[in-house]
Amino acid sequence: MRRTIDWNDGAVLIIDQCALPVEYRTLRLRTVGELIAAIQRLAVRGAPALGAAGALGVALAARAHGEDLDSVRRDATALAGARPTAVNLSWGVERALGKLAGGPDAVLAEARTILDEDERVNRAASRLAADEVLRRCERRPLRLLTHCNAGRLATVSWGTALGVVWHLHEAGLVEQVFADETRPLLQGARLTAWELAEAGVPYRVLPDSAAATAIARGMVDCVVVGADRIAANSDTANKIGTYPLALAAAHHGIPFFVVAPESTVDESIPDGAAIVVEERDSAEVTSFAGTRVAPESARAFNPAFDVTPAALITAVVTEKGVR
Ligand SMILES: CSC[C@@H](O)[C@@H](O)C(=O)COP(=O)(O)O
Repeated sequence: MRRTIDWNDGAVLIIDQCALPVEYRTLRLRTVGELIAAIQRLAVRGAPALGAAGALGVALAARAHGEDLDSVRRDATALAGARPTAVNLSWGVERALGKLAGGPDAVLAEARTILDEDERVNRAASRLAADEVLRRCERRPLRLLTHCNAGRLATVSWGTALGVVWHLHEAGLVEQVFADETRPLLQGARLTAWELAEAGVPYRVLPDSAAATAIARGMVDCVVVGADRIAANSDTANKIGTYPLALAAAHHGIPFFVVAPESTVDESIPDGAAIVVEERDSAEVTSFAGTRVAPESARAFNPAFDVTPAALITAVVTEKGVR
């Protein structure tokens, strides 16, 4: 399957990201309920992929409910609320809902347009970001550090932060990518490492807690990450652990880049203080690979995202340019 998420014969088809890298399998989601469950357990994840999921979910709802538009809107509200931080999810839902008056076929056509646009805008944003990396980093070939997964699995295809790596790798300019493992759900160790291996890019996985040490030792030329929501002032929400990377990068004087499609920019909020950060189940922290590692009484603090202040970001790059 070339795309992470697609429409196939009346259903939403996804690569099951909970199974990777042990098993590559696809899932057919036939109802909005199945899609919401897949979003919440992160079988489909990453802000741009969630935008596509939101739009395709409205297409499912429109087909299921026909002329009962209130039921379609109820499903759309549930979809948009499935995860609160990535603005792309509600953006995709709203775009598809905007075509509701045209009937189910018009809604599906809009969802398909979003899928087609995704690769184009992410290629463009990551091309511009790669140029910015080359402008601001002297060393060749480059050693880049990334966090979570902002690759093709986080988008319909291609990727954002990893899209930068693909462009630079095509030009023979990547020495190595450091992939933070990304506690607690290991999107870096499981998904980014899988993508880098598939693409033949040299990489090392490191614990999130080793990233500042790698930067301090001069092993990293720049940090490149994706985003879940970018406020009007460019404060940026991304996977928990991004903010400490920005602090370490600033302290040691290396550039810190955020790469995202324009659909991740939320001009309606002035700054990061207004971003709602999803809190997830304690068990994700108190267990590891299904085995409890903390005492039964342990409760966890498990925010899924953090907010990096704009002052710590060298450049936020979208398909429209550097913000
Ligand atoms: C191009 S993806 C950008 C972000 O969505 C990504 O970095 C991220 O934080 C994903 O978090 P996740 O919880 O795995 O959905």
